[in-house]
Amino acid sequence: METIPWSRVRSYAAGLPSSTSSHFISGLKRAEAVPLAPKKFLPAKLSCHPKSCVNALMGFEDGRLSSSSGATATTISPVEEDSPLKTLKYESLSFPSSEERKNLNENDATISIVVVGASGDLAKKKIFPALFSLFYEDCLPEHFTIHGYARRKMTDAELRNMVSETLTCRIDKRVSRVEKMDQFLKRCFYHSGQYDSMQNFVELDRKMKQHEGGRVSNRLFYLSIPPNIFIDAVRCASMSASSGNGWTRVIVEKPFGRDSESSAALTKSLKQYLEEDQIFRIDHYLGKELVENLSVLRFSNLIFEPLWSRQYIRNVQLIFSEDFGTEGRGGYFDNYGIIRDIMQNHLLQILALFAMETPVSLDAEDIRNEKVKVLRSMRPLTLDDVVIGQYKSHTKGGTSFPAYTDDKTVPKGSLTPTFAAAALFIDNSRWDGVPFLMKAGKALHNKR
Ligand SMILES: NC(=O)C1=CN([C@@H]2O[C@H](COP(=O)(O)OP(=O)(O)OC[C@H]3O[C@@H](n4cnc5c(N)ncnc54)[C@H](OP(=O)(O)O)[C@@H]3O)[C@@H](O)[C@H]2O)C=CC1
Ligand SMILES: O=C1O[C@H](COP(=O)(O)O)[C@@H](O)[C@H](O)[C@H]1O
Repeated sequence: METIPWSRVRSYAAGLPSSTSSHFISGLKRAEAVPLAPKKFLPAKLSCHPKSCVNALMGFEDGRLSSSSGATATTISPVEEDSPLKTLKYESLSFPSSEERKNLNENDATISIVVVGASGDLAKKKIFPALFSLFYEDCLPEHFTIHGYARRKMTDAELRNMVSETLTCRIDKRVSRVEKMDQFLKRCFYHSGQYDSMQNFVELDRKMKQHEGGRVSNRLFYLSIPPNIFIDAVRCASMSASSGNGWTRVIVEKPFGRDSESSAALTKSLKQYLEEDQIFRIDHYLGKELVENLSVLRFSNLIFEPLWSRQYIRNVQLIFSEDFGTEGRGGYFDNYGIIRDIMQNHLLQILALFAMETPVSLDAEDIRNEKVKVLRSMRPLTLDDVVIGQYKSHTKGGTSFPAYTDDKTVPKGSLTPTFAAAALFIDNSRWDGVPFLMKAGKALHNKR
């Protein structure tokens, strides 16, 4: 077991997300913008209100397309039968003339959402259901399509089938959703391809163009894949499938690298292809109701503020407990382990939110600044403060449950931790001497 040097913790803190709701829109954060190249796509401004966040991300204001989203426009060439990469690349980087812009009706813009890694766990459990919820609430634009992309071979019908099996509406569980679901599924398509194949992304681009039908086309790539393939996917998406006349944005999941160095390298590589304000880093725990309520509870109730300190709190426990194992996610999980999968991002975010001082305002930047101060006051972890483990097989009520290494997607003999517990300390006047106990584990006895 290695210790987590302070530098790693700090590195992630630099990209701490802001808080909003729902998986799809939560925790969107931009780090400092470094203008490396002329802006090709200008994003809309983010606000903390959940609905505004959806709208901002999608380039909308009050549900309508906003010209302030900065979507640039150009004439759209008809769907090319054999468009070479060169042409597409030129097209995606070219600026439209003002005359060309006038010819396009921006209110008629379309959004193409590409779920990269659509065959995976996150896509099934969170992204498609979250997109459906947005559709259900009329938060998606009139013209939108969703394109699943992954290596696994699947037809559109198979993707729709997969999505429909896991589609739960989080908005209102009582109402009949069948009609809405059908409408939604008709907008979902699948394209099989490699993450590092320009040609496969050119084909995806061609398909998207068919659906975009000559409108201003905004494109959103949701990277629901292991971090080690982020760069390949971003390179191909940006060079072969970015929008030629609207904005192109990328949502990046945690963990953002393995450590401080790889996180910095990842940012550097992404910026070869994207402006900082095209990159949206996400931590879905910040969108959980309980976590959102934490700040409201604390800062809206004068009663709590004086009690929120070492004088009245003996310890703080942050517990993540899942009652199921990796279940085929070894391809991702085994490279990262529970500390990088859960503790360094989800639990650390909650800890920072819990322990921070009152921010100047509830704006994302002000909250982030306070969180960073907490992280900078944290004592580096030592081995003595950490326990790790890995789940074994067991039988309960006649049913047997596999060990971590029984999962076919986990390498034989893997020592990757699936459980970790750590005692963390914040050396400042408010929390001096109060242990923050973090525990995270998969395949434990209960879920909480
Ligand atoms: N699962 C969850 O609840 C959450 C996950 N996340 C994050 O989302 C990302 C994806 O997670 P998740 O969906 O669980 O992961 P999965 O293991 O399910 O992987 C997603 C897809 O990526 C492809 N893939 C997996 N391993 C590799 C590999 N080694 N090389 C190339 N492609 C691979 C597979 O598609 P194919 O083989 O078809 O190409 C797979 O379906 C991670 O960064 C994770 O941290 C964040 C929050 C929650
Ligand atoms: O980020 C992740 O979170 C999920 C758990 O999310 P929850 O919202 O269902 O609590 C976890 O299963 C997964 O390993 C991890 O990557």
